[in-house]
Amino acid sequence: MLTELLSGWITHQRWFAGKGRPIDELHVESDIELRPGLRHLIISVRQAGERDRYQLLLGAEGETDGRFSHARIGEGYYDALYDPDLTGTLLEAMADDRDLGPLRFRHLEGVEIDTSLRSLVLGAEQSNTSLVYGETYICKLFRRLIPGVNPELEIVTALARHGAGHIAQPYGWIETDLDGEPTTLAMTQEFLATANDGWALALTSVRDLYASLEPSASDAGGDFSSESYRLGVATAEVHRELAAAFPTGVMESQDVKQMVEDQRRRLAQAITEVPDLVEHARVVEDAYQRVADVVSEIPVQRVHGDYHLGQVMRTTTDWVVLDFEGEPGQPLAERRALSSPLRDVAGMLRSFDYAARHLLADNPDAGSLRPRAVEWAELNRSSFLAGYSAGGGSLRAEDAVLLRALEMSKAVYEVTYEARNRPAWLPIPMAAFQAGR
Ligand SMILES: Nc1ncnc2c1ncn2[C@@H]1O[C@H](COP(=O)(O)OP(=O)(O)O)[C@@H](O)[C@H]1O
Ligand SMILES: O=P(O)(O)O[C@H]1O[C@H](CO)[C@@H](O[C@H]2O[C@H](CO)[C@@H](O)[C@H](O)[C@H]2O)[C@H](O)[C@H]1O
Repeated sequence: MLTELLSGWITHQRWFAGKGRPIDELHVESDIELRPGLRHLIISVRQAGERDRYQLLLGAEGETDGRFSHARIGEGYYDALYDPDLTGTLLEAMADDRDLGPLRFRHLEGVEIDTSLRSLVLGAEQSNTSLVYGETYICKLFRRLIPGVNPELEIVTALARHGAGHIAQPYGWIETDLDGEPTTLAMTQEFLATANDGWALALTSVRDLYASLEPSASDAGGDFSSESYRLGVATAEVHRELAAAFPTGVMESQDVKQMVEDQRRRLAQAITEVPDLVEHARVVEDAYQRVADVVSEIPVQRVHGDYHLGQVMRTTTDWVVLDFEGEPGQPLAERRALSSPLRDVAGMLRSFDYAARHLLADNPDAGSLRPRAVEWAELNRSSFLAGYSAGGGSLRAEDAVLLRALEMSKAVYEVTYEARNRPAWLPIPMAAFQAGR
């Protein structure tokens, strides 16, 4: 039976969020034929009293001669995202604005979609699955479905309508209604075929510095600081465009205090998950208390929300920002809430620290290289901030208190993220709390 096959298969998928817990019940909530041999399924999975929904494209093995054995779900079925003969249907349906049962396929007004392109599943699959069509489009299918419009789609379509730069052009999306709310199932954007992601570029620079005999980070071959500066400029421009495309506001003193309370609660929660964090609680608390004491108002707007070097790509001409989805795992309302743009600035500052330190983790020369790591991080952090100011980003002297607290808050988030996902990397955010990093 299909539901039994799916129960056995889903627990082995990287994007399945409920690993390690038995499935109490799985049923197919929606089953729509997109074309002969291709069905779109939304399945509901109940585990320990909680329910999650996932989507998949189901192919019928029929005449496929075992070509999709690597994507097999079970007797008679496979994951059709791996079948380029079938995935063209998604592009065609978006290009035609088709309604197929409860599924709505849409494209952005004024764009043309080339429906002849064939797809490949992008290797870097994580919590979602992306298809790259030719070298032109990337279509990201959200695997675990959260009712509501995905913030990434909401933001890039609004920015594109305002003619903003620094984003990958959106082309189309797929949606349906879940719990009465329009819900994004997938979105298609320009694929930046020749771009490199910021994390990879930064690591190349850090490696060059470690290998170099030059005495300082700015003299070594792979200096990254001019890129950090340009990234700062681009970040300020994206913030300005977000402020123009969405409402803005001011967080008043009462709400600032509430925000500080929320951060304290998050810290306490993180300590229950990672008890070693308690050693640094004082430092974090002090940073939060300073905000409560001296910050009375904070300008707020829509922001990226999970800004780091892996979310920015360098094309031949400039930096492009991806993945405006906020922190994964946070409720949608929180990810869409107005916030200080300094939150993104703090996220990127943390990322420079990550890039500098992560190569030290299993390096026998770590001790002697640490000062170079600190130097690299400081140089690139300050270049980024200089670029952010030069690009028109607001960075007043009094913002230092808020920026410090936001960096501490991000590091607390990273501690739980690493403990859950990559325990070997836990020392990286832990180092953020030490004086004289
Ligand atoms: N528009 C794009 N052009 C080229 N590569 C992209 C694009 N969007 C995403 N990628 C690649 O896919 C990776 C993961 O994308 P992302 O949207 O961050 O997925 P996730 O939400 O699963 O983290 C990125 O680091 C980048 O390498
Ligand atoms: O990219 P995602 O939206 O999935 O973000 C999550 O995963 C990130 C790691 O891939 C994580 O980022 C942390 O590690 C990065 C290096 O891999 C580093 O550049 C970031 O500064 C650091 O926060 C991110 O926090 C998490 O939400």
